[in-house]
Amino acid sequence: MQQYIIQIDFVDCPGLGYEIFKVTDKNNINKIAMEVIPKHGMVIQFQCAGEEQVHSLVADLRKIENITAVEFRTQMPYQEKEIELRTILNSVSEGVLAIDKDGIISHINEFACKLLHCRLDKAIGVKVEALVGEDSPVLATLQSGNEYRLKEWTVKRKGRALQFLSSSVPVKNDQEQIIGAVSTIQDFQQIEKVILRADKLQRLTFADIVQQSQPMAQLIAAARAVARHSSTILLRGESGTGKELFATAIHEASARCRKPFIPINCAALTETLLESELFGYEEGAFTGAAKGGKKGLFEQANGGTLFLDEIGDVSPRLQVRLLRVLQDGTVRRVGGTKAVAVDVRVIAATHRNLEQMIQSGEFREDLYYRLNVIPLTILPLRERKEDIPLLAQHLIRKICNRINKAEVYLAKESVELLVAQKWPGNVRQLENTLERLINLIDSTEIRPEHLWAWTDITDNVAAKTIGNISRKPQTLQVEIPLTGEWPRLKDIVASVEKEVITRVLKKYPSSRLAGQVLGVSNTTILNKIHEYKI
Ligand SMILES: Nc1ncnc2c1ncn2[C@@H]1O[C@H](COP(=O)(O)OP(=O)(O)OP(=O)(O)O)[C@@H](O)[C@H]1O
Repeated sequence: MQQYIIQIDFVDCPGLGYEIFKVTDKNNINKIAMEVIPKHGMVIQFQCAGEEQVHSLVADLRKIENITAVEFRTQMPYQEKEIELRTILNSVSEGVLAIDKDGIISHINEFACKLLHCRLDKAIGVKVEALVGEDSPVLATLQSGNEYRLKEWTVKRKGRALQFLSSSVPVKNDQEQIIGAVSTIQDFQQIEKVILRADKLQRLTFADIVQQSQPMAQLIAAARAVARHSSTILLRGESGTGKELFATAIHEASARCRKPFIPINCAALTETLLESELFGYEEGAFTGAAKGGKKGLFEQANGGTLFLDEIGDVSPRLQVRLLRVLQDGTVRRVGGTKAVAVDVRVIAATHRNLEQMIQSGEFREDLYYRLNVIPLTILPLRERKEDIPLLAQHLIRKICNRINKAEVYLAKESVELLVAQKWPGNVRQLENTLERLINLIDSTEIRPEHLWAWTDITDNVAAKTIGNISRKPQTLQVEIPLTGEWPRLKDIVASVEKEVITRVLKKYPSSRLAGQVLGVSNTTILNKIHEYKI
């Protein structure tokens, strides 16, 4: 028996399926698989005795009215989709592992197979615990629904302990039910590459720090003055105020500017990873340690600057190790005994209250004094509102350049609205807000109604400062008839839902836009339109 696949294209009409099956039965073929291409055709995989029988089948099918073509194929559509998906997964330079709702591995790419020392055909269809043990982040995500970012994960394989960083997200259906989980897996060496790549990014200078306020002008002057020397600097300020920008500018204005500037976020890595990144390790220091050992960032930054972001998040044990480097200018690799001299300027940064952390015993006082040689504090954006107009237009230009869009401008009232906000996430939040707006609006001017619609900008703040801008309605009133019995809660919720969606659709007459406004998918809006006959 030979196997064949044919694709039957047709103009959809009632009874056509029946006609096709009559012909396939008449020709006595053995169907193996079938796929419908909605409104367009059907693909059948079958077995039969030989060529003659196939030609008779095709000839009979072609005689059926409304069938426009019958062609042979080499694969079923689902097989082509599988190949496409596999190619996408294998083009990623990280391991990818996906499981279904029962914890069975549904997809795994070649990279993950390499990292986990397994074969693709042996992994697919297997329970994830059987391959990587019970405590994988992907299984934890499936069970808890929580996302994980860069979680440290050790897998025991063939008597060896393999160490990875893994991030995972749940896969949810339209009803928000968890139907699986996907994980990405990285190893130590990859992380190192990412860190080193950061050093090659475009360096920013003091000229890139946009400001109009007196306190910022003074701070820049002070930072310029201290940049020339090698003293340790402690940058203080809330998240997103520009600490890293200052650190880069200081390095660029220093005599060390031709040597490396290496930033590292101490809060983003686990204690052991941070230790091996900062201090390096000797060969055989731990399972998974690279052959020949590895230089730490202190050694790599020799002659340059190491930016230790989120220094307040460093563990007590690593605080001791950092203190030693700052005191005697030498580092000792993990698993090593030799002290290596390094010439590195340290710029540390934190948004945390280190003085309070000293009181509570979380931060070492001696390390604090070593770091706090030159303290520079960046004020939160809400305390230097004069900076906002110029900064906002600067950020708009930067974003438009990056996404290749003609520069957009802020209407005067929009500037006033931006100035009136508290910006707890500071410049980064302002930048993200503007980026979202620039992506969503078509107009060349950002007007207040765009800010109302697409941002978290609040009415009450604006109301105090601006009197003449039309505001969002404060309340939504829905009439629920109360004649006798209470309606069912489900019906009350449905009335509110219908009213809200109707109103939003009036202002944003597309299911995609309405979905974005209400934070649901396009499909949810379409289903609701259908359900409530809006
Ligand atoms: N005065 C400024 N002029 C221009 N851009 C700025 C200014 N301040 C901050 N930015 C931009 O805002 C963003 C956030 O800044 P940065 O990452 O330096 O903040 P941070 O204080 O280090 O944040 P975190 O504490 O969260 O690490 C960056 O894109 C930065 O370039």
